[in-house]
Amino acid sequence: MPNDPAILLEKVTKTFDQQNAVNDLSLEIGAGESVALLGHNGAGKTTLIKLILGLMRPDKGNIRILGEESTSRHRGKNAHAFLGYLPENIAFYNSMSGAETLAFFARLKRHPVSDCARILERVGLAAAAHKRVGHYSKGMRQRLGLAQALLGNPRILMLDEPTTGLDPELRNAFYDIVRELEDSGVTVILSSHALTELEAHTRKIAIMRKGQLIASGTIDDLRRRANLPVHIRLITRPGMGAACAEKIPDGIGCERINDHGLDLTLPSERKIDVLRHLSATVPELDDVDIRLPSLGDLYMHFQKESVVS
Ligand SMILES: Nc1ncnc2c1ncn2[C@@H]1O[C@H](COP(=O)(O)OP(=O)(O)OP(=O)(O)O)[C@@H](O)[C@H]1O
Repeated sequence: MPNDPAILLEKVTKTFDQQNAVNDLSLEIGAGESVALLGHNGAGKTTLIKLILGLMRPDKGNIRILGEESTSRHRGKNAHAFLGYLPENIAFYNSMSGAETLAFFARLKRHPVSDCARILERVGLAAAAHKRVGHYSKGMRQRLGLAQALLGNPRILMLDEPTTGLDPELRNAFYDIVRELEDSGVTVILSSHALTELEAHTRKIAIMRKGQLIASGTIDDLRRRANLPVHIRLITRPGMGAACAEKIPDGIGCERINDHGLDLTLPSERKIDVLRHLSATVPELDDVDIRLPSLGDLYMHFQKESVVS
Protein backbone atom coordinates (compact mmCIF):
# COMPACT_ATOMS: atom_id res chain seq x y z
CA MET A 1 0.00 0.00 0.00
CA PRO A 2 1.42 3.42 -0.94
CA ASN A 3 0.85 4.98 2.51
CA ASP A 4 2.30 2.13 4.54
CA PRO A 5 5.40 3.02 6.52
CA ALA A 6 8.60 1.51 5.12
CA ILE A 7 9.25 -0.15 8.48
CA LEU A 8 6.86 -0.72 11.35
CA LEU A 9 7.98 -2.40 14.56
CA GLU A 10 5.37 -3.11 17.20
CA LYS A 11 6.47 -4.19 20.68
CA VAL A 12 9.34 -6.25 19.33
CA THR A 13 11.41 -8.36 21.74
CA LYS A 14 14.39 -10.58 20.95
CA THR A 15 15.98 -12.58 23.75
CA PHE A 16 19.36 -14.34 23.87
CA ASP A 17 20.26 -16.44 26.92
CA GLN A 18 17.37 -14.89 28.90
CA GLN A 19 18.64 -11.37 28.16
CA ASN A 20 16.57 -9.02 26.02
CA ALA A 21 18.81 -7.75 23.20
CA VAL A 22 15.75 -5.87 21.89
CA ASN A 23 13.08 -5.15 24.46
CA ASP A 24 9.46 -4.24 23.67
CA LEU A 25 10.59 -1.82 20.98
CA SER A 26 8.15 0.06 18.74
CA LEU A 27 9.29 2.28 15.87
CA GLU A 28 7.79 3.59 12.65
CA ILE A 29 9.95 4.78 9.76
CA GLY A 30 8.30 6.39 6.76
CA ALA A 31 9.21 5.76 3.12
CA GLY A 32 12.22 7.87 2.14
CA GLU A 33 12.96 8.75 5.77
CA SER A 34 16.45 8.13 7.11
CA VAL A 35 17.30 7.19 10.66
CA ALA A 36 20.59 6.90 12.51
CA LEU A 37 20.52 4.23 15.22
CA LEU A 38 22.69 5.17 18.19
CA GLY A 39 23.55 3.31 21.36
CA HIS A 40 26.43 2.04 23.47
CA ASN A 41 28.08 -1.28 22.55
CA GLY A 42 25.57 -4.05 23.11
CA ALA A 43 22.54 -1.70 23.06
CA GLY A 44 20.85 -3.90 20.46
CA LYS A 45 21.41 -1.97 17.20
CA THR A 46 22.72 -4.88 15.14
CA THR A 47 20.05 -7.20 16.51
CA LEU A 48 17.40 -4.67 15.51
CA ILE A 49 18.87 -4.40 12.01
CA LYS A 50 18.92 -8.20 11.66
CA LEU A 51 15.30 -8.42 12.83
CA ILE A 52 14.25 -5.85 10.22
CA LEU A 53 16.20 -7.75 7.57
CA GLY A 54 14.44 -10.99 8.54
CA LEU A 55 17.77 -12.65 9.39
CA MET A 56 16.34 -13.28 12.86
CA ARG A 57 12.80 -13.66 14.06
CA PRO A 58 11.50 -11.78 17.10
CA ASP A 59 10.34 -13.71 20.16
CA LYS A 60 7.47 -11.26 20.56
CA GLY A 61 5.91 -8.46 18.55
CA ASN A 62 5.33 -7.66 14.90
CA ILE A 63 7.51 -6.34 12.13
CA ARG A 64 6.02 -5.01 8.90
CA ILE A 65 8.27 -4.12 5.98
CA LEU A 66 6.70 -2.03 3.19
CA GLY A 67 3.30 -3.03 4.54
CA GLU A 68 4.01 -6.77 4.57
CA GLU A 69 4.07 -8.88 7.69
CA SER A 70 7.67 -9.92 8.17
CA THR A 71 7.08 -12.30 11.05
CA SER A 72 4.47 -14.53 9.46
CA ARG A 73 5.37 -17.96 8.07
CA HIS A 74 5.90 -16.35 4.66
CA ARG A 75 8.32 -13.82 6.20
CA GLY A 76 7.41 -11.08 3.73
CA LYS A 77 9.51 -12.51 0.91
CA ASN A 78 8.39 -9.75 -1.49
CA ALA A 79 9.33 -7.03 0.93
CA HIS A 80 12.73 -8.55 1.65
CA ALA A 81 13.61 -8.41 -2.03
CA PHE A 82 13.66 -4.61 -1.57
CA LEU A 83 16.12 -4.62 1.34
CA GLY A 84 19.82 -3.86 0.98
CA TYR A 85 22.33 -4.54 3.76
CA LEU A 86 25.89 -3.50 4.44
CA PRO A 87 27.04 -5.53 7.46
CA GLU A 88 29.50 -4.17 10.01
CA ASN A 89 32.18 -6.60 8.78
CA ILE A 90 31.94 -7.77 5.20
CA ALA A 91 34.39 -10.30 3.79
CA PHE A 92 35.45 -10.41 0.15
CA TYR A 93 37.70 -12.77 -1.80
CA ASN A 94 40.96 -10.86 -2.12
CA SER A 95 41.87 -12.51 -5.41
CA MET A 96 38.72 -11.29 -7.20
CA SER A 97 38.42 -7.83 -8.74
CA GLY A 98 35.74 -5.37 -7.62
CA ALA A 99 33.77 -6.04 -10.82
CA GLU A 100 33.99 -9.83 -10.36
CA THR A 101 32.95 -9.51 -6.71
CA LEU A 102 29.92 -7.42 -7.54
CA ALA A 103 28.94 -9.76 -10.39
CA PHE A 104 29.15 -12.67 -7.90
CA PHE A 105 26.77 -10.90 -5.47
CA ALA A 106 24.53 -9.88 -8.39
CA ARG A 107 24.07 -13.53 -9.41
CA LEU A 108 23.22 -14.41 -5.79
CA LYS A 109 20.64 -11.62 -5.65
CA ARG A 110 19.35 -12.31 -9.19
CA HIS A 111 20.24 -8.77 -10.22
CA PRO A 112 21.38 -8.27 -13.85
CA VAL A 113 25.17 -8.51 -14.01
CA SER A 114 25.04 -5.99 -16.86
CA ASP A 115 23.99 -3.33 -14.29
CA CYS A 116 27.11 -3.78 -12.12
CA ALA A 117 29.19 -1.22 -14.03
CA ARG A 118 26.56 1.46 -13.31
CA ILE A 119 26.57 0.62 -9.59
CA LEU A 120 30.38 0.65 -9.41
CA GLU A 121 30.31 4.06 -11.08
CA ARG A 122 27.73 5.27 -8.56
CA VAL A 123 29.93 4.38 -5.57
CA GLY A 124 33.04 5.83 -7.21
CA LEU A 125 34.78 2.54 -8.00
CA ALA A 126 34.59 2.57 -11.79
CA ALA A 127 38.31 3.30 -12.21
CA ALA A 128 39.27 0.50 -9.79
CA ALA A 129 36.70 -2.02 -11.02
CA HIS A 130 39.33 -4.40 -12.41
CA LYS A 131 41.79 -4.10 -9.55
CA ARG A 132 41.99 -7.03 -7.13
CA VAL A 133 40.01 -6.45 -3.93
CA GLY A 134 43.08 -7.53 -1.94
CA HIS A 135 44.71 -4.29 -3.14
CA TYR A 136 41.73 -2.09 -2.17
CA SER A 137 42.00 0.43 0.68
CA LYS A 138 39.52 0.28 3.58
CA GLY A 139 37.49 3.07 1.93
CA MET A 140 37.33 1.20 -1.37
CA ARG A 141 36.19 -1.98 0.40
CA GLN A 142 33.42 0.01 2.11
CA ARG A 143 32.35 1.41 -1.26
CA LEU A 144 32.27 -2.12 -2.65
CA GLY A 145 30.21 -3.16 0.37
CA LEU A 146 27.78 -0.34 -0.38
CA ALA A 147 27.71 -1.40 -4.05
CA GLN A 148 26.59 -4.93 -3.11
CA ALA A 149 23.93 -3.43 -0.80
CA LEU A 150 22.61 -1.41 -3.76
CA LEU A 151 22.03 -4.50 -5.91
CA GLY A 152 18.32 -5.06 -6.42
CA ASN A 153 17.61 -1.31 -6.21
CA PRO A 154 16.60 -1.52 -2.55
CA ARG A 155 13.85 0.69 -1.19
CA ILE A 156 15.28 0.16 2.30
CA LEU A 157 19.00 0.21 2.94
CA MET A 158 20.50 -0.94 6.25
CA LEU A 159 24.08 0.18 6.92
CA ASP A 160 25.76 -1.17 10.06
CA GLU A 161 28.55 1.22 11.16
CA PRO A 162 29.36 2.07 7.54
CA THR A 163 31.99 4.75 8.14
CA THR A 164 34.10 3.04 10.83
CA GLY A 165 37.77 3.31 9.84
CA LEU A 166 37.22 5.77 6.99
CA ASP A 167 39.11 9.08 6.82
CA PRO A 168 37.05 12.32 6.96
CA GLU A 169 37.07 12.84 3.19
CA LEU A 170 35.83 9.32 2.49
CA ARG A 171 33.19 9.66 5.21
CA ASN A 172 31.87 12.78 3.51
CA ALA A 173 31.88 11.03 0.13
CA PHE A 174 30.01 8.11 1.70
CA TYR A 175 27.35 10.41 3.17
CA ASP A 176 26.99 12.20 -0.18
CA ILE A 177 26.01 8.88 -1.76
CA VAL A 178 23.63 8.13 1.12
CA ARG A 179 22.04 11.57 0.74
CA GLU A 180 21.47 10.98 -2.99
CA LEU A 181 19.78 7.67 -2.18
CA GLU A 182 17.54 9.33 0.42
CA ASP A 183 16.64 12.04 -2.07
CA SER A 184 15.58 9.35 -4.52
CA GLY A 185 13.17 7.94 -1.92
CA VAL A 186 15.27 5.15 -0.39
CA THR A 187 14.79 4.64 3.37
CA VAL A 188 18.24 4.50 4.97
CA ILE A 189 18.90 3.12 8.45
CA LEU A 190 22.43 3.32 9.66
CA SER A 191 24.01 2.50 13.00
CA SER A 192 27.01 4.43 14.19
CA HIS A 193 29.00 5.65 17.16
CA ALA A 194 30.29 8.71 15.30
CA LEU A 195 28.00 11.35 16.79
CA THR A 196 29.72 14.43 15.39
CA GLU A 197 29.47 13.27 11.79
CA LEU A 198 25.88 12.07 12.24
CA GLU A 199 24.84 15.50 13.46
CA ALA A 200 25.83 16.92 10.09
CA HIS A 201 24.56 14.07 7.95
CA THR A 202 21.39 12.48 9.31
CA ARG A 203 17.86 13.71 9.51
CA LYS A 204 16.34 11.52 12.22
CA ILE A 205 17.95 9.91 15.25
CA ALA A 206 16.86 6.87 17.30
CA ILE A 207 18.75 6.27 20.55
CA MET A 208 18.77 2.77 22.07
CA ARG A 209 19.78 1.60 25.51
CA LYS A 210 19.64 -1.99 26.72
CA GLY A 211 17.37 -3.02 23.86
CA GLN A 212 14.91 -0.17 24.34
CA LEU A 213 14.29 2.93 22.30
CA ILE A 214 14.87 5.82 24.71
CA ALA A 215 14.49 8.77 22.32
CA SER A 216 13.75 9.39 18.65
CA GLY A 217 13.17 12.34 16.35
CA THR A 218 15.07 15.00 14.46
CA ILE A 219 17.89 16.70 16.30
CA ASP A 220 15.59 19.73 16.80
CA ASP A 221 12.89 17.44 18.29
CA LEU A 222 15.49 15.97 20.65
CA ARG A 223 16.74 19.46 21.61
CA ARG A 224 13.19 20.57 22.41
CA ARG A 225 12.53 17.43 24.45
CA ALA A 226 15.81 17.57 26.38
CA ASN A 227 15.51 21.32 26.97
CA LEU A 228 19.21 21.54 27.81
CA PRO A 229 20.75 24.96 28.48
CA VAL A 230 22.25 26.96 25.63
CA HIS A 231 25.78 28.37 25.85
CA ILE A 232 26.60 31.79 24.44
CA ARG A 233 30.12 33.21 24.25
CA LEU A 234 30.34 37.01 24.17
CA ILE A 235 33.44 38.79 22.95
CA THR A 236 33.68 42.48 23.87
CA ARG A 237 36.14 45.20 22.94
CA PRO A 238 39.44 44.75 24.85
CA GLY A 239 39.07 45.29 28.61
CA MET A 240 35.25 45.63 28.48
CA GLY A 241 34.35 42.14 29.79
CA ALA A 242 33.58 43.35 33.34
CA ALA A 243 31.36 46.20 32.10
CA CYS A 244 29.47 43.76 29.92
CA ALA A 245 29.05 41.25 32.79
CA GLU A 246 27.18 43.91 34.82
CA LYS A 247 24.51 44.11 32.13
CA ILE A 248 23.73 40.40 31.99
CA PRO A 249 20.11 39.82 33.11
CA ASP A 250 19.38 37.97 36.36
CA GLY A 251 19.09 34.21 36.26
CA ILE A 252 21.74 33.79 33.53
CA GLY A 253 24.95 31.89 34.36
CA CYS A 254 27.90 34.17 33.55
CA GLU A 255 31.57 33.22 33.68
CA ARG A 256 34.39 35.57 32.66
CA ILE A 257 37.03 33.87 30.54
CA ASN A 258 39.39 36.87 30.18
CA ASP A 259 39.13 40.69 30.07
CA HIS A 260 37.07 40.62 26.89
CA GLY A 261 35.19 37.31 26.93
CA LEU A 262 32.19 35.91 28.84
CA ASP A 263 30.46 32.53 28.75
CA LEU A 264 26.73 32.60 29.42
CA THR A 265 24.58 29.57 30.27
CA LEU A 266 20.84 30.06 29.91
CA PRO A 267 17.57 28.21 29.40
CA SER A 268 16.98 27.81 25.66
CA GLU A 269 13.64 29.65 25.82
CA ARG A 270 15.43 32.83 26.99
CA LYS A 271 17.96 32.82 24.13
CA ILE A 272 16.22 35.35 21.85
CA ASP A 273 15.29 37.75 24.67
CA VAL A 274 18.82 37.73 26.03
CA LEU A 275 20.35 38.36 22.59
CA ARG A 276 17.93 41.26 22.00
CA HIS A 277 18.73 42.72 25.41
CA LEU A 278 22.50 42.44 24.81
CA SER A 279 22.43 44.03 21.37
CA ALA A 280 20.37 46.94 22.75
CA THR A 281 22.36 47.56 25.93
CA VAL A 282 25.96 46.42 25.36
CA PRO A 283 27.61 48.67 22.74
CA GLU A 284 31.05 47.22 23.58
CA LEU A 285 29.97 43.81 22.19
CA ASP A 286 32.17 42.66 19.28
CA ASP A 287 31.02 39.10 18.60
CA VAL A 288 28.53 36.43 19.75
CA ASP A 289 28.89 32.67 19.37
CA ILE A 290 25.85 30.51 20.21
CA ARG A 291 26.43 26.82 20.99
CA LEU A 292 23.27 24.72 20.90
CA PRO A 293 23.39 21.28 22.59
CA SER A 294 25.28 18.93 20.27
CA LEU A 295 24.14 15.43 19.38
CA GLY A 296 26.80 14.22 21.85
CA ASP A 297 25.23 16.34 24.64
CA LEU A 298 21.75 15.03 23.75
CA TYR A 299 22.93 11.43 23.55
CA MET A 300 24.47 11.64 27.04
CA HIS A 301 21.36 13.40 28.38
CA PHE A 302 18.95 10.69 27.18
CA GLN A 303 21.26 7.88 28.29
CA LYS A 304 21.44 9.38 31.82
CA GLU A 305 17.71 10.15 31.90
CA SER A 306 16.85 6.56 31.07
CA VAL A 307 19.08 5.27 33.92
CA VAL A 308 17.31 7.54 36.42
CA SER A 309 13.74 6.84 35.20
N1 LIG B 1 23.62 -14.37 18.29
C1 LIG B 1 23.70 -13.94 19.56
N2 LIG B 1 23.75 -14.83 20.59
C2 LIG B 1 23.78 -14.41 21.87
N3 LIG B 1 23.78 -13.10 22.24
C3 LIG B 1 23.73 -12.18 21.27
C4 LIG B 1 23.69 -12.55 19.88
N4 LIG B 1 23.62 -11.41 19.14
C5 LIG B 1 23.65 -10.37 20.03
N5 LIG B 1 23.71 -10.84 21.29
C6 LIG B 1 23.70 -10.02 22.52
O1 LIG B 1 22.66 -9.07 22.38
C7 LIG B 1 23.05 -7.80 22.90
C8 LIG B 1 22.90 -6.75 21.82
O2 LIG B 1 23.91 -6.98 20.82
P1 LIG B 1 24.01 -6.15 19.47
O3 LIG B 1 25.12 -6.72 18.67
O4 LIG B 1 22.66 -6.08 18.86
O5 LIG B 1 24.41 -4.70 20.02
P2 LIG B 1 24.97 -3.42 19.22
O6 LIG B 1 24.21 -2.26 19.75
O7 LIG B 1 24.91 -3.68 17.77
O8 LIG B 1 26.48 -3.39 19.73
P3 LIG B 1 27.82 -2.82 18.98
O9 LIG B 1 27.69 -1.33 18.98
O10 LIG B 1 28.90 -3.28 19.91
O11 LIG B 1 27.90 -3.43 17.62
C9 LIG B 1 24.47 -7.98 23.42
O12 LIG B 1 24.39 -8.24 24.79
C10 LIG B 1 24.97 -9.20 22.67
O13 LIG B 1 25.93 -9.90 23.42
